[in-house]
Amino acid sequence: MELEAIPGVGAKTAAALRELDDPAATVESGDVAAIARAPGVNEARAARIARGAIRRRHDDDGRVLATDRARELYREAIDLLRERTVTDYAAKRLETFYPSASASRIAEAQAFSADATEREPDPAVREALADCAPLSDPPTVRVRDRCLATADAETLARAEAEMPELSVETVEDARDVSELGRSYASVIVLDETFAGLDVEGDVVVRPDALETPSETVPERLLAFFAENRERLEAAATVHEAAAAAGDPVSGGDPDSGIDADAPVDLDRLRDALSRLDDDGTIAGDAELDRLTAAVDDLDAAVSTAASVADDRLREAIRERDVTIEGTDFLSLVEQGARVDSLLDRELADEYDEAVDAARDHLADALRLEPEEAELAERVFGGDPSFPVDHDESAVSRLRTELSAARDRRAAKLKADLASDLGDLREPVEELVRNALELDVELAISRFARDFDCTLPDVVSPEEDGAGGFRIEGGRSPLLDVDFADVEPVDYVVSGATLLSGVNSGGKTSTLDLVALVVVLAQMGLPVPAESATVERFEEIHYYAKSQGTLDAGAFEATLRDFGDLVDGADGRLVLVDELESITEPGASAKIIAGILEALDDQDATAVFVSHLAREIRDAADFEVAVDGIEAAGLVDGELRVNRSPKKGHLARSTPELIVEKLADDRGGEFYGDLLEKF
Ligand SMILES: Nc1ncnc2c1ncn2[C@@H]1O[C@H](COP(=O)(O)OP(=O)(O)OP(=O)(O)O)[C@@H](O)[C@H]1O
Repeated sequence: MELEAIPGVGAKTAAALRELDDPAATVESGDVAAIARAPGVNEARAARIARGAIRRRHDDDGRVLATDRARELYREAIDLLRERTVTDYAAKRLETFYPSASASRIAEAQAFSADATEREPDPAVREALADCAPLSDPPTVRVRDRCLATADAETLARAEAEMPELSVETVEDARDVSELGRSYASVIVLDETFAGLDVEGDVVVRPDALETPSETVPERLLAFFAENRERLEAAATVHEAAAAAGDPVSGGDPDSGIDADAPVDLDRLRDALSRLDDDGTIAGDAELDRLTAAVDDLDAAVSTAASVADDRLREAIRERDVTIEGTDFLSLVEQGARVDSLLDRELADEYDEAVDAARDHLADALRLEPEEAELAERVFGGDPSFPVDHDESAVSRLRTELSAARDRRAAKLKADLASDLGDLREPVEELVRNALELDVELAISRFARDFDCTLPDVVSPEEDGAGGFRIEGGRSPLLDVDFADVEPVDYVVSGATLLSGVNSGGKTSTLDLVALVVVLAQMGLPVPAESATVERFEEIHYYAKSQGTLDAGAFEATLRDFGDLVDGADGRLVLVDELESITEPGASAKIIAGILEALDDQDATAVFVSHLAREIRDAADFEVAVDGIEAAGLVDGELRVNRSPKKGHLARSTPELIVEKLADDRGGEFYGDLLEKF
């Protein structure tokens, strides 16, 4: 796939996307987190790219949201869903849902929603999701004791690109390789031509080393798993919690075992993670811990062991009477001999015991194995001295031996663990992605449950005859009252209609409800209604109430907007709130009548909220449909409203209702005459 063919992807973004492992498949997958791994692509941008790929797949280049208010309602719908996510991923991923005019896109999203709403939101799953996040790539680890070697310039360039963790050295012959063997703990030669090479040290010829990164640089895998430990554990817990709640992540068979539907063996994953330290080194291996501690504590242990010997010897000397003949004494003094040699002569046994104590201490303190202890013995036991001397070169040999054993052990454990983790590398991507996608599904499910939603029928007017919308029991979650107190609204419109009604009767709220239901329906999401059927509109034009009379210039601009709007209006939904306020009432009525007429001619669906319904009807040259939100009357000075617009009914206005009430209550000519004027 040409990445640039995706709407919104230019050459620069395409270049960034090409850095991904499988750019086309990743972009198509809609996996926002995976797309966001491309350099310089954040999650919001990734969501736009994923949306672009969806549009392209469905050949869907239309823009359904045609006005600011329509776009605002879309944002409000998205926000209602986003509030129900736990992870940032799901919040971003929801942005890939957009109102579409493509039947296949709507069907695809509806299929997703249908499965999602089957899900039972479970508190344990929600809790586990809190620590879930997309996997991230750790910074490159530098491995300094291993190098790659090659004689070939091309292989060199490839090795440098593919194994940034290792130094890549140029070699010409066996001598060069052998030299490298002295500077690095291990050398991997990449050229076949060196096969059979016999040089000292840990040098291997492995022409396939670049193809097997988990063997060549196990550190890479280990760093990846160490970096992502918490996310992996959280994703594993999500799978378990979901399965335990009887609603497994990938919809598998809930009876087939707790982690039956996880793409990895979760126990194996946890076991592997427990063998890994946060810095990507090996954890929990007693032998490695022993060797590491032995190297680290060596100097301190030698010095304590020497003190142990000194104490012993001091004690022994203190308790002994040393008799020395005058001639011996004289000869000692004449030879300039040190008192130390007395130790040899007079205290040989005590000295040996002290040295043994030092050796024992050293072996115990460092928990040395028998062969290592043999080396350690050489640290003490040279010429007698007080304080007891130690042999620095023996310490150094012991250190070299212990370090080498430690490194061998670590390398083996790393290789073993990397080989275990290697099999898990791909499946854990799925493990985490499934957990995060579950959050998207649960957000939709919660939304549907919180607002008593249903999946609407989105129909094509050509196939299904009547266009427009039918909403039954619609309850807007956008009202300024608690959702529990929202009264259900039934409303059906086909063609262009006026919506009249008392002040604060719910006209604007009805327009909002219609817009929200249509936007959600065309996003392929459930809508807050008992049932709904909506035409698959090409465009939604929603105009909010304007703030007062416009000056001549603004009025002209608005009129031009409507001129464009009525041009080719077929397939459009037009919702307009009190357009009359843009100019003086007489002119407004004529203008609205004209716009309605043009829209009606073209089979657009339109609802114009207006207090001038009567005047507009009078000004129109055609039979304008008028619906009304009726007040059942005034009760204790408060309007009682039937929120569902009544078809073909011009609702009485609030002033009319009040005059009527006064005429009833007080009687008299004045109120009666006034009432007649309505
Ligand atoms: N379906 C409903 N259920 C409960 N309350 C509602 C409903 N519809 C509207 N309301 C309440 O009525 C108030 C007024 O609604 P709205 O602004 O839609 O009326 P309006 O007819 O457009 O008023 P105006 O003629 O003054 O523009 C809302 O703020 C809300 O509190």
